[in-house]
Amino acid sequence: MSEQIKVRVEHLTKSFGNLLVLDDISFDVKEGEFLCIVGPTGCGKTTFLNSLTKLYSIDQGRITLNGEAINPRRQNIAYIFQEYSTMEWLTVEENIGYGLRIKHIDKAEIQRRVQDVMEMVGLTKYARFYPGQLSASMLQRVVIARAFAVQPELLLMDEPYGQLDLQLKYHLEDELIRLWQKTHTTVIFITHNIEEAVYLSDRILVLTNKPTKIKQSLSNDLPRPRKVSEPEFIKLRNEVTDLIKWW
Ligand SMILES: Nc1ncnc2c1ncn2[C@@H]1O[C@H](COP(=O)(O)OP(=O)(O)OP(=O)(O)O)[C@@H](O)[C@H]1O
Repeated sequence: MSEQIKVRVEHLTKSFGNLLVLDDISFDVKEGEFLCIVGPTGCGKTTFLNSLTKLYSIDQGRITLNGEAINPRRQNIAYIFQEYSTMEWLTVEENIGYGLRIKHIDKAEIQRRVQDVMEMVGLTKYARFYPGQLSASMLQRVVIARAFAVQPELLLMDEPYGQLDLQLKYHLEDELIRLWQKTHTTVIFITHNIEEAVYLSDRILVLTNKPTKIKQSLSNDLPRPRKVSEPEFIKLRNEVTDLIKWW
């Protein structure tokens, strides 16, 4: 991870009518950092992501990416949400190349990047398959491959594995970490799952209940690959859990 600031959130404030959701939130994300955000149900995690992506206008504050006001139309930002968002009428390779085609990237370059990323996630054999022919785990791989294919400046993930069974979730988390380590992408990952946050992150932001502030920022220097049964892992997991108990 570099020391350079990739994303800067300053005094972010957002309400819906009289309901103050995000209350003067400020933090930075460093280039190449894997930041997890955990918080109670309804505290505004999705509202925060929607503010980043400009789906929602914000009441006050400023969010920058590489020092410029964040703007998904001009900057290269990728998203992975809980719902599978593959396009049924396109093959696996067409799905993965979709984001590159809309950016009008050269055909040979698209092919190269799509091949590379399919190889990284083990999809090469399925290049010509359609989503309807794939298992849940394969579909998730298509989604993640498509996000990494655009070589995003910032990858936003909102509970992407919330609905999956545990074994598959562990598997996809390991795959995500491998891709992240290879590409040095900056990631903001939102989750309810404390263990998942400790497993994945370089740092964890714990949010309070509404009106939402940052309760604590914990850095996570546990060596990778991590083991959920190691004492240091359990210690950090308990530390985050204790912060949550006081809500
Ligand atoms: N478009 C909207 N209009 C009005 N209120 C909204 C809107 N979107 C969200 N809210 C309210 O803002 C608060 C935060 O919602 P948000 O979905 O961001 O929380 P969350 O932390 O992502 O929730 P969860 O943990 O359930 O995913 C909630 O009280 C919600 O009812």
